[in-house]
Amino acid sequence: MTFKINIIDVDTFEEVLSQDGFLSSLKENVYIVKQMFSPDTINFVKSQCEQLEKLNPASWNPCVDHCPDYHRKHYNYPKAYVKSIQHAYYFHRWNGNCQLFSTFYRIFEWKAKLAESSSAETYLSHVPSDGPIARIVVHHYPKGGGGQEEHIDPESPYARIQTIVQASVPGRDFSQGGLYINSETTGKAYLDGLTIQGDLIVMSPAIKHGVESIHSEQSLDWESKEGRWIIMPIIINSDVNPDEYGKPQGLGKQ
Ligand SMILES: O=C(O)CCC(=O)C(=O)O
Ligand SMILES: [Fe+2]
Repeated sequence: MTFKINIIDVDTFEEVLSQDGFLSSLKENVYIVKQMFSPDTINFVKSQCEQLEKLNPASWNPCVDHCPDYHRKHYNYPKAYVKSIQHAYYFHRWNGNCQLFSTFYRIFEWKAKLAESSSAETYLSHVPSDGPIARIVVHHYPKGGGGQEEHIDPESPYARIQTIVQASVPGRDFSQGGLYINSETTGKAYLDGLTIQGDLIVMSPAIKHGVESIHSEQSLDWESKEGRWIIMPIIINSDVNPDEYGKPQGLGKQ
């Protein structure tokens, strides 16, 4: 399998997304949608993370009605579906986050369109007991080993595309490690170097991918905000009614 990495502007991407062959194109194509989000938007999201961290200790919460926003440090937790070293932040619209979710509305619209059943508004207004919900996840992979095991993610009607917003400045915030896709025939292709802050990476969840250790030679400092940051607007099933689409699968390589 060889991949074509398409660098594309948002209006052209929207045309591509509307074409019949789009979903099958994802087997061999990755899209980097240039400059979808401004530095102000990225800084706004990071400030929301800072605020969440300042006001709440790290925790984990099941995705049920009234689930709070929370943040959590992952350190190769043995029971994790996919092992990672990262500080992750989880936001839900029902916690007064209308502005945050409207910032990423276009991405939710694309996902809803590909699901063919509902509008973005349906997912955005859902609470867990209604069905799949919208969530905004932010990952910070600190220097000194931040990363994620190679894995594939489940495909479902509401997760036909994986959408990863580049929230760091590659080359300035980190220069070693980062997101790659992998296949037996071509080996790893690294994507961060093709992006600048505010770009959006769109690809199939079924492509093998991982985040190679960020500056593994340095010592890990959770307090430092350097390293790699990404924002993922996602639609997931809640923990109220498990779906049949499965869980992410770690492939045992880091
Ligand atoms: O950090 C990234 O770029 C990818 C994250 C990812 O693949 C995931 O959380 O499933
Ligand atoms: Fe993934």
